[in-house]
Amino acid sequence: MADAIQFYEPKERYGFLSNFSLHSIVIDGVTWPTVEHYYQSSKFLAADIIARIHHAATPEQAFKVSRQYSKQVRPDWNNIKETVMMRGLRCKFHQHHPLAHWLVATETQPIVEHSFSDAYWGDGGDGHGKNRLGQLLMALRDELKNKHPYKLIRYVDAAQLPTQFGVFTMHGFIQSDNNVEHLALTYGKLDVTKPALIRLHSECLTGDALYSLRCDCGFQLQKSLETIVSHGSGALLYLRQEGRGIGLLNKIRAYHLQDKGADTVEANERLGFAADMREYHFCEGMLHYLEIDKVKLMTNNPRKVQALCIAGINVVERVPLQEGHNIHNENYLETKSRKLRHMFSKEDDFSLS
Ligand SMILES: Nc1nc(O)c(N)c(N[C@@H]2O[C@H](COP(=O)(O)O)[C@@H](O)[C@H]2O)n1
Ligand SMILES: [Zn+2]
Repeated sequence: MADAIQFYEPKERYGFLSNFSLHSIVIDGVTWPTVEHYYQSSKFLAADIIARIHHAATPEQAFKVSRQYSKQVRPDWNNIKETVMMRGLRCKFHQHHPLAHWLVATETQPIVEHSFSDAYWGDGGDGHGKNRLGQLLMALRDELKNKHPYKLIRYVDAAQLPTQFGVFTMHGFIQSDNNVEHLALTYGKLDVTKPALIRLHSECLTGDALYSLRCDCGFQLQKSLETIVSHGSGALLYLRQEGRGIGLLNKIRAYHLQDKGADTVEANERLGFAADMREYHFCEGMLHYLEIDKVKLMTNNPRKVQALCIAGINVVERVPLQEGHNIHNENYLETKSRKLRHMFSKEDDFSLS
């Protein structure tokens, strides 16, 4: 098969697909170090054998211990092993969101466990094997890809992004309903038990990259990255929503109208757009990938707070982000406050509880 994904060793590119990958799973309240520990233990009924495999130091050890008791495998094992395997896989990919998104990102590529020693779960090395593990993984992929939130975005790839503030990891996504590319920059180790410090930053080329004083975006971007680094961890979702969703060239048209006296809302409306055309539903998919479900959100924009609440994200705190006010953007910011309800003072704030 030309474009098949072949996996075997956990350390290889698609190693996350291996049952030996170091991703623990919880099943019926019991934590298993890997799927392999769970699968091998499930072959037996004797508690002492199960315990020996459960506490094996590595998945390789779990496999070896299991082989020592091959004569004591439960008599119905062949009838239940596929159900056991699928249960272990479902737990692994549901309990480790990035793995599920990586699996869905393989799209329609065939998945093959390239194992010379296993012609049942693997391909037997030369393709004569049944590849049942690959088949189950493809079946699980089909289950996930049509489910929320996997339908919202497609994870593409990630890379290191050294910046003047610190080294971030840059994660690339494609929004499923319009093919727009978006980024998430993460810093440090996100503790899933605590609210993550995050920023939803809408792309503003003029502010973010051209040092514009007409708005506060570039100042907010810098402050957000600095704050995340000094906090020790966090995420900035960089959303390709230039011009409050109308695009760069229409933003220039809007600026031209503002040069002639319109405010930022009037300008959008004279061009035939709503005051704010942005959507945020896909952010749920990005945050799901990052395993973030409760946040301290750096923003002055009530619509961003509302969007995350609608997406089921627990916004435990709004962190004001009032940066870069100057004579060139004071009318713009005043209009955002008056017409778009941006919160620039403590009185504007509201209880999120
Ligand atoms: N349409 C439009 N008209 C203007 O006058 C603008 N300054 C912008 N800027 C865009 O607004 C977004 C940032 O606003 P928030 O603070 O996130 O609400 C960003 O998309 C800029 O390009 N747009
Ligand atoms: Zn801007």
